[in-house]
Amino acid sequence: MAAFSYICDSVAVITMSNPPVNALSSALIRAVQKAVEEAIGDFAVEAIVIRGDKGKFSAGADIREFNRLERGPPLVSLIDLIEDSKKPVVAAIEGVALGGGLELALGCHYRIAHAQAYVGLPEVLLGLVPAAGGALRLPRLIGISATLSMITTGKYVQAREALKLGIVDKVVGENTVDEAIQLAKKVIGQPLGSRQLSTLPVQCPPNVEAFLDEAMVKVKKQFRGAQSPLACVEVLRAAVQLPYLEGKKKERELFQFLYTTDQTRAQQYAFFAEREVAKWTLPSGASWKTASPQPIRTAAVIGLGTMGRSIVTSLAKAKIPVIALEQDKKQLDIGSKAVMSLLDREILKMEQLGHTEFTNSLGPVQFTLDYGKLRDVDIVIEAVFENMALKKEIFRHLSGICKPEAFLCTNTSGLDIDEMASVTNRPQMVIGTHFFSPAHIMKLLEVVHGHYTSSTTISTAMRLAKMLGKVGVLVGNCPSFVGNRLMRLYVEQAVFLVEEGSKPEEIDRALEDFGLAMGPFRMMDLAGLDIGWKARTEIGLTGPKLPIGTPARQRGSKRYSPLPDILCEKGRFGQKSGQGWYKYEKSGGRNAMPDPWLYNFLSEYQRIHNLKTHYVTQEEIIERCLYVLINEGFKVLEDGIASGPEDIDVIYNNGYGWPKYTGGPMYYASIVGLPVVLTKLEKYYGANPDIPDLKPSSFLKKLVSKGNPPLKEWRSHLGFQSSML
Ligand SMILES: CCCCCC/C=C/CC(=O)SCCNC(=O)CCNC(=O)[C@H](O)C(C)(C)COP(=O)(O)OP(=O)(O)OC[C@H]1O[C@@H](n2cnc3c(N)ncnc32)[C@H](O)[C@@H]1OP(=O)(O)O
Repeated sequence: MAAFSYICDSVAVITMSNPPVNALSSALIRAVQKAVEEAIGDFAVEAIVIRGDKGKFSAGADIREFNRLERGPPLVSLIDLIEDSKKPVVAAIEGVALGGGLELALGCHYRIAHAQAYVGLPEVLLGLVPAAGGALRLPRLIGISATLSMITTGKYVQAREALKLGIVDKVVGENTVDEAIQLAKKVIGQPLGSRQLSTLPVQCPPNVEAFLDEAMVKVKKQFRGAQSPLACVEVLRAAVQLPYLEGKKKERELFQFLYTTDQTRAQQYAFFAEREVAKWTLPSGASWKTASPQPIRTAAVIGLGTMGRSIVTSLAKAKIPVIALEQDKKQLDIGSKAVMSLLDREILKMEQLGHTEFTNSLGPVQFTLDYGKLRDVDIVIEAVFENMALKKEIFRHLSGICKPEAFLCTNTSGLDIDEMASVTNRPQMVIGTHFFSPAHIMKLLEVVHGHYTSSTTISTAMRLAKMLGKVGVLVGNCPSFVGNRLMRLYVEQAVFLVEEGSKPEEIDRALEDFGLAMGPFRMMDLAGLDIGWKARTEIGLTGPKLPIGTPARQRGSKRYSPLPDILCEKGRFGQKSGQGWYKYEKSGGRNAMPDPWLYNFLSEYQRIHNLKTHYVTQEEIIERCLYVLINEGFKVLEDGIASGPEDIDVIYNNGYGWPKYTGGPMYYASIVGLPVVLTKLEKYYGANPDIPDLKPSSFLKKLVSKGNPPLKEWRSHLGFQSSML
């Protein structure tokens, strides 16, 4: 790990090197500081270029060192040294310049970026604010409004957009370092005053105070419960109101405050958990290290319903040529129009960001009714509706048509992968790829490993996730897999609470205040109540297959709520029909309004079923809904369906709108304390013995009996398990 230099003509080139992403560790910062000091003091040097080794400028501060950061690394003084240099300093940005990496580049007098490079200040995603001058220099360069958008979202900005915004001075297609050297030579001797960003005035919109007040309100709403986006607005206020040096103090104060919070620890955990889950290992010993993913040059998608359309869009966005197949001309026409409109929207979005080349870089999409066209594709993703018989028919068909090396994936949210694999001539090449809606936006891909699935197939599906810009999480094959298995119990608990006297909007508010993107009732209305109704009808929980004489509120020995079924029988399917748990301004409306009809209906329902209602507190709502989900998470670990708590957390953070600043459900449980979770579950199970899902799992009990070990040790307590992975 070193910053080494060479001199090219009179330009010193300093290379930051700390593989794999040149994170600014204390050692690297010291080394760069030494190299910059040497270059400044060397008479033979007239200008300096700073670059990163192996095509990456820098991914910012070394997050692994954060628990040692209390003293603060000398990054701020290094950046000041660079900015104060009388010799021009040029940043040659390849790959990424993120966080402290971009802050360092902002200290340089000029910035040249490769066209494929990204820049950003993603500290907020780690529960922090930029604190090495980034939030003070950037608004002096690109203005308050653009800075606000970058630092409160942490978004990565591609080089061309960065050029448009004014973050970089030039974008080049190749030889970034050579170009930087040429630029450095050209500006030798020119005055640097206007290039020292800390000395410039902040570019403010008129009435900047009102602008910031409004921004604070918006950010509070958008990132409900998260502290760091609010601190980002505060730091910008300091940039506007205070001279640079005082602003710097405020920046540091806010950073140091955030640095001690549970939220930043949770977000750092979530960051590493996402990287951890990519490193899958099977009990057989096969792993991400040993398995070789096969190339995915072409793909096919079967079915152009809601999921199929967005999967096609996702593949095209990843530049993978895709063939989209439907069963009849009418469906094909509807589906192809929908895909083209999704792609148009994506193109528009990208063009607004300055990526004029984006249209040409989409993977080509071909629409067909002809299975024969699928003969040569590398991977097929079946995305028809959830019907096992239909899926099996398709898999049988694919078996006979696709080349022997083609992988066959099913986009199912919970059906048995093995049953589908069993009808093919290549069960080892069949795998579940559970996309989340809308698939071209949502980051999660649950990769479902069947009994026969080979490690090559797993690693190819995990690579597909990465190619699509998603986080792939490997899970075992069980009904509903991991995400939906936990979600079902959470939703069921919410419905029980309505039977017991709470209102949908009270439950939604409590869980949204906790931080979930959407409460369970708004979520059901959005997804469509009829989907669950159909599934329950098919398995005989309701409808004509339900044995006569089954008690309305009981299935087997378990409590059952027929409320969602009754709503469907009354045509209340949610947003699509303009009524569900809420009412909407029209069919397809999105504005959920409490519905007096529902209150009357619930009172009548409670009377008919002789239900005793009680005042349900916010605490009970949160504990019952979340702890039942967490309890199932422990069962999933016990059953070997997920290999560790990190997998469950990554699934929830990326697929279910769980607030990342609590780390995910399992991390949250570890912070609350497992003994507390256990005691509460015991209490709620005691009061509701007909809800066995509230009965604490044996793995939770075991962990408590072992003294509540930290989350990273949970795996070691699993002991012998019948792993499904
Ligand atoms: C009081 C004042 C003090 C001021 C102090 C200054 C503070 C500055 C704050 C910061 O800079 S916070 C850091 C901001 N940067 C980020 O958040 C970047 C995070 N990284 C990424 O987005 C991605 O990793 C990437 C850089 C875009 C690369 O993505 P890719 O998909 O190619 O690879 P990954 O699997 O994500 O990462 C590879 C490898 O690198 C590790 N890593 C990435 N970034 C960092 C980092 N900043 N610090 C340490 N390690 C990092 C990652 O964990 C992977 O490691 P593994 O062991 O191979 O799993």
